Formats: sequence, C-alpha cells, structure tokens
Amino acid sequence: MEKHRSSPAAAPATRSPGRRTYLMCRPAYYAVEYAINPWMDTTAPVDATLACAQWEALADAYTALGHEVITIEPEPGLPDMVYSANGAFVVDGIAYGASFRYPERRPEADAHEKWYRTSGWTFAEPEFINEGEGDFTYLPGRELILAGWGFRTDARAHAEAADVFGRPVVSLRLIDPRYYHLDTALAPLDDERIAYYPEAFAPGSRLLLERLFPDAVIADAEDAAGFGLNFVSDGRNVVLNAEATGFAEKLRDAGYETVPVDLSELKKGGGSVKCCTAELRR
Ligand SMILES: NC(=[NH2+])NCCC[C@H](N)C(=O)O
Repeated sequence: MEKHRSSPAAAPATRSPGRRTYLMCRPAYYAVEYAINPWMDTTAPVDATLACAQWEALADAYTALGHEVITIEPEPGLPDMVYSANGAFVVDGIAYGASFRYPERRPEADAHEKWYRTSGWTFAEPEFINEGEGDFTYLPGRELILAGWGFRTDARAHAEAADVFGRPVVSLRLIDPRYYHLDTALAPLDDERIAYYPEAFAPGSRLLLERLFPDAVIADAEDAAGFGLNFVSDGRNVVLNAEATGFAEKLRDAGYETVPVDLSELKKGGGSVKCCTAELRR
C-alpha cells in the first residue's frame, strides 16, 4: 500500500494535502420537486431543516480540516442548487460553465456564471451540455482531466473542455442510471490515485481505468449505493457519506483518514458530499 501513496517530501508545493477552496450552496430552497435521477422520489418526504443542519455539518467538516468554504447564494425555485458541483468545472483559475441537461436546472448555470464572473474567475462559456464537476474531475499529479458521459454531459463537451483547459481529457462512459454523474462512481483520492466503482462504466472505459489506475481503490455495489464514491479528498482526509461504512474501511486500509458526514436528506435528491462541493482550483 505504502508505495502507492504520494510522498510529501517529493511533492511540489502545489500537491495535496494543501488548503482547498470549496464552493457550496446552502439548501435553503432544497426539495425533491421533480425526478431526474433514480434516487429522486417526489412522494417521499424531505426534512428541509435537517437538510440544512447536515449541510452545515459538511461545511464545518471542511473548515475543521483547514479548508476554505465559500458560498453562493441559493435561489428560490432552484431546489437542486445545493449541488454546487454541477455549476462549473474549475482548473487553473478557469471556470468552464455548465449547461444542464434538464430544463428544471438550467437557470442554475446563469447563477453560477454570474458568481464566477463577479468573483474574479476567468469564465469559459460552454457550447455543449455538461454538468460541471458532476462529470469532470482533475488529477493534478497526472495532469489529467477525467470526464463522464452517457446520461448528462454530452461527450462533445469533453473535447470542448480539452480546448478550454489545454489539458488531456479522458472520456469515460457511464452505463448505470443510478450513477448518472461521474462523481457518483469515481473520485480522486489524491493527486494521482482514484477510487471507483467499475460496474458503473462501459467495458472499454473499465479497461481504460484499469490501464491508467492499476493502484485504484475499488468499490463494490454496496459502497456505491451508499454514495461512498461521492467523496471529497484533500489527499489525506476523505470526507464521505456516513452510510458508506464498509467503503470507509477500505479507504483507511489504503492509508487515508476518513471523515463521515450524514447527508441522508441530500441523498434523496441523488447527491451527497461531492455533489454539494465544487473545488475551486487556482
Ligand atoms: N454532482 C452531482 N452528482 N450532483 C447531484 C445532482 C442531483 C440532482 N438532483 C440532479 O439529478 O441533477
């Protein structure tokens, strides 16, 4: 195990676990008013007060780890805006804007665009449908962008992202509707290493992941269903859905610290830790 971990001594200053900056959106108007993924059930009750308390605990977990949490103002009528990861994908100080698949979420893109533009980020307007960090992630140690398609993001947005960032983009096809965004099935553990749930990917994409990441932490069906893959790692500490206890153990065996957070109410919208967190990379 030890040989796979990035050695802090050999790491350049920008490497993990440095201080991260996360953009979050308070679930002030959170509800399950429509169903655009298999987790959403409009007939099941949602405890809005509890959702806010759970969200606060997530923000507190980040600050306790020394990270910076910035918030974007929630907007009435946008119940999914709490999933701030979907608003853009940010690398090298450039925010590549989102363009949502479903009309219910489209106005969120404008809210995020306004926020990024007024907060000093270079904003790249998208031509193709893409759901921001929901379907994109970045591994600084490999200088690779990983991108998902199959349910939400248009594969043409992967080429668009390569053009925006000047970085290689690895396209991965998602095949299980429960894992409709890349960040529900795969996440970076540190600058080089990832964890993922192989069954969420098409055979060619699985092969690709095996070739690129032979040292990955592999999740099983239970880990994925507990939203274990929807985690945020700073390279050492992995903040993850409390339900994913078995997966947390795998991560600890692989040498990471785990910080469980209960996000049961936000799971009803089909999201957890990562969905509620956009990483702003300067
Ligand atoms: N980054 C994420 N996976 N976000 C979850 C988004 C959940 C939202 N209800 C949707 O289906 O669009």
